[in-house]
Amino acid sequence: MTEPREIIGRHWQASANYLSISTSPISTFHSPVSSYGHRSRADESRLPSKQLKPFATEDIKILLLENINKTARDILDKQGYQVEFLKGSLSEDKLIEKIRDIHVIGIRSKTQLTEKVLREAKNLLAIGCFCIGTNQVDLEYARKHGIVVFNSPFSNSRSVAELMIAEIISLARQLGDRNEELHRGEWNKVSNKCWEIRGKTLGIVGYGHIGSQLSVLAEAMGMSVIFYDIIPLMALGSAKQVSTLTELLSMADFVTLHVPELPETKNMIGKEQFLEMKHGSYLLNASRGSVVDIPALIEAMTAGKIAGAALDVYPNEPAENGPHNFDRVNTWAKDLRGLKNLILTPHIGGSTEEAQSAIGIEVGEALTRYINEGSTIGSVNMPEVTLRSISQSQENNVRIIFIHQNRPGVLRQVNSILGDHNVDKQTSDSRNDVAYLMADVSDVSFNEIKSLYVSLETLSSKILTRVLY
Ligand SMILES: NC(=O)c1ccc[n+]([C@@H]2O[C@H](COP(=O)([O-])OP(=O)(O)OC[C@H]3O[C@@H](n4cnc5c(N)ncnc54)[C@H](O)[C@@H]3O)[C@@H](O)[C@H]2O)c1
Ligand SMILES: O=C(O)[C@H](O)COP(=O)(O)O
Repeated sequence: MTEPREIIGRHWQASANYLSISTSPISTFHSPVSSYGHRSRADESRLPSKQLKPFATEDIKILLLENINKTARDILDKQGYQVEFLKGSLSEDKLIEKIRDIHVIGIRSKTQLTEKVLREAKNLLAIGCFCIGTNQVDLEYARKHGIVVFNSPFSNSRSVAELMIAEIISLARQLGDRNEELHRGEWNKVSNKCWEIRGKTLGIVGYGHIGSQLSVLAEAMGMSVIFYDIIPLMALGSAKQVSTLTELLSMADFVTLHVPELPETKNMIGKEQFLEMKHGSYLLNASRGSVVDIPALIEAMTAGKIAGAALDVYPNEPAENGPHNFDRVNTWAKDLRGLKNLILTPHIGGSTEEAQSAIGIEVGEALTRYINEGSTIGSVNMPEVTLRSISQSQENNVRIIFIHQNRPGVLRQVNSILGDHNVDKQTSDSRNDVAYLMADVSDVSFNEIKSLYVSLETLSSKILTRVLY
């Protein structure tokens, strides 16, 4: 005899269906025991955790796009979820069609989860961005609709920083051109305008995870490092923070961009900024394609102002690998490709075995913890909330997750619904207009679970109710 494990829903109809589903929980995921700052009571912490599970795990449908690493697929498969894996991204139409049916979607930087797409995502619980950037997701819409978004904030930072070092040397020595010439059979031994990087100044724009890693590596190669950031930050090694972008541009031999995509960073480097850069300097961009005005770069390189550039990201990137795809989506692609000492890479800054495997594990586990236990630790759009695990001895305990509008009186209403039971533990936090409440309630019979769920669903502040048991 098996039993259902979760009631969930934005709509009662959906949850009624889930109620009728049977499952035998597979306990391959080990719940974190009291590992998030809450000291457990001594008696409970010594007991094994009860394996909370959502409704029949085989009914959790997960769509993984953009060739997400096998480490993630293995973690999710082991839980018994239905995992569909696709190598590429999907067009908006196809995405809308697919997203209606699924509970979790895993993406990388390419897939655009706009409001238009998310409006169709009636069953979606969580989004896993298996990358650093989350600019491709409408985080605001997701939060307001109880969809929790996770990412991997620094697992590929080192890979990007190392690529930047390789590119700085390659640009200084015109390696791309020499390589391409000799592939064509042309011997071109030159030293004119080829430089060591020792003693040159690297200007880092955005001194976060990647910028600061790069700072350390560049100093080890004998470079002087300056950086510009909107917040005052501790400079590593002998690096120095400058107070304006203009100051940085006028001092740096190499300018490298590591800012997020934001309205303020759109075309942050354009015609005016190229004029401010040193004659014969170099530009590197591995942040987001919107940060550099590409036609202005083409102009500055054609005029000889900029001696070389390395681009890893573009305003429009193809949905999948293949010949001619780059030219198809970018009108200026042909002009760009014609330039000398220009390194073009297809958004591979974070594409190493180490980074992708680590990201797969980090985001895969965060998604599993959220699906099975309701923990939002690591979320980028919701308050981070967790509770210590329910122990196996607490057989009739249920975990309530109530995502609701953040307004006065809601906690009172929730607690009056839970009030006939013993609320063993409870926590709640808010982010702007949305609040996330978790409560573990003891001695709840199977029939009472349904009535708790239905009562919470009637509250006008409700965004999403989940009951795990
Ligand atoms: N090419 C790739 O494969 C690849 C891989 C990883 C990340 N990225 C991109 O690189 C970006 C940076 O990554 P990170 O992990 O270092 O991010 P981060 O959040 O750790 O650091 C970003 C830094 O930029 C600063 N910043 C924000 N707005 C700014 C502005 N207007 N002017 C100056 N500084 C500003 C922030 O204060 C922060 O210190 C990501 O947002 C992502 O878009 C690309
Ligand atoms: O945001 C990121 O982490 C990078 O841009 C890498 O994105 P990707 O996983 O799509 O290569």
